[in-house]
Amino acid sequence: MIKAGIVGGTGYTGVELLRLLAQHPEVAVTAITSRKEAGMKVWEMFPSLRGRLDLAFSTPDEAPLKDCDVVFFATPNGVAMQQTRELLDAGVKVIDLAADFRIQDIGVWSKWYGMEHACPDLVAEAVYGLPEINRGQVKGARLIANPGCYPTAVQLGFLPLIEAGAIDTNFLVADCKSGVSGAGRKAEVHTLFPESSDNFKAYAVPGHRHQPEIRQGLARMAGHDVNLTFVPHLTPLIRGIHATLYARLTKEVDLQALYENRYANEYFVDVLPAKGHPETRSVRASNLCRIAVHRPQGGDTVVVLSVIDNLVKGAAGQAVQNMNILFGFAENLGLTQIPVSP
Ligand SMILES: NC(=O)C1=CN([C@@H]2O[C@H](COP(=O)(O)OP(=O)(O)OC[C@H]3O[C@@H](n4cnc5c(N)ncnc54)[C@H](OP(=O)(O)O)[C@@H]3O)[C@@H](O)[C@H]2O)C=CC1
Ligand SMILES: CC(=O)N[C@@H](CCC(=O)OP(=O)(O)O)C(=O)O
Repeated sequence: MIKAGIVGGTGYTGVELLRLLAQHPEVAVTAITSRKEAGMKVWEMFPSLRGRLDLAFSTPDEAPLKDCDVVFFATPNGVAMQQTRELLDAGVKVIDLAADFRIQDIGVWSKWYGMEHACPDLVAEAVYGLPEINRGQVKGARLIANPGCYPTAVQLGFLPLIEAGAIDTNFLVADCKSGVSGAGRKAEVHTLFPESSDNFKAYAVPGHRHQPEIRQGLARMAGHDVNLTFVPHLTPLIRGIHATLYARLTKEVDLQALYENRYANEYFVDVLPAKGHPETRSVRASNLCRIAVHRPQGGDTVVVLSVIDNLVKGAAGQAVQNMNILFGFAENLGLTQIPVSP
């Protein structure tokens, strides 16, 4: 058994971590923080966990984080970078669900996140935790930058095409839709029920902070810089991301075989049969990414459909997948849930 701590246990990704870790046979959650709800039992806030976790929230200062084997940060951007060094020095592995360690270029990070970075040396050390691309590096890491939700769906969708050198990487389009839980649990007008239900809109078209993260990942796959247009939309779902990706083919390939072969050994990526249309409902509450690849009218445009649950493969589930790799557990341990449908 390993001991796990969660900083930011009252947010949507925090409670999703709790749901997954409470079912994990090799993990005991021993520390969970909230500044606002310190002292409250976890089940009082999240009744779904009653009987599964007899722990109360503590303030970050009082929680026994240094006694843990691994600490997850499920906090707003800029929090993990203040506390990670101390934990690493105490021998604790750190998995950050926020973006503090995702972007290697500190100038780019500061521009998009609007703050100075507290520890650029740790950014250089951090491993971007998208196991389908770099599980070998994850294995030996102390510090994992857990990818963003949109970046997970988009990178897994483009990966086979870019690795095969089959598309023009100067013109990539990612048209993405997210459920409202992607915005977190904090109160904001645009996520109120009357604002976000029965409504659909794009946002951040001039620029979104996930664009540089996705671009960095796609450039690593390609071995050179790429051009990407990324347009996120808010859709009246609670959970789920649907990414529709467009690219121009530059050589003849059997697209279906390319995707099936690339993901043949990936437990968490399911390539649908030809002509498939994955639904967000088909991955709900699971760590799966389901993908379909199309070539409409036999033209030179390839269309990839990639769906995930933003709170699971897009956040907490991927974090647990990374934890499993870090500690030498089977990669799918505690992550074999069948999606909830309807
Ligand atoms: N929601 C999603 O789909 C995804 C989210 N992420 C990222 O994961 C992180 C968490 O997201 P989410 O769960 O949605 O966020 P929430 O807003 O729902 O929750 C944030 C949590 O962090 C705690 N917190 C806030 N400020 C601080 C602080 N300064 N120090 C310590 N704890 C703090 C809050 O509790 P309290 O204030 O009581 O301490 C709360 O528990 C974010 O960085 C987000 O960008 C990544 C992928 C997907
Ligand atoms: C619907 C919605 O608002 N989604 C969030 C992205 C999700 C998130 O929390 O961002 P990270 O993955 O970088 O942590 C947004 O667009 O800001």
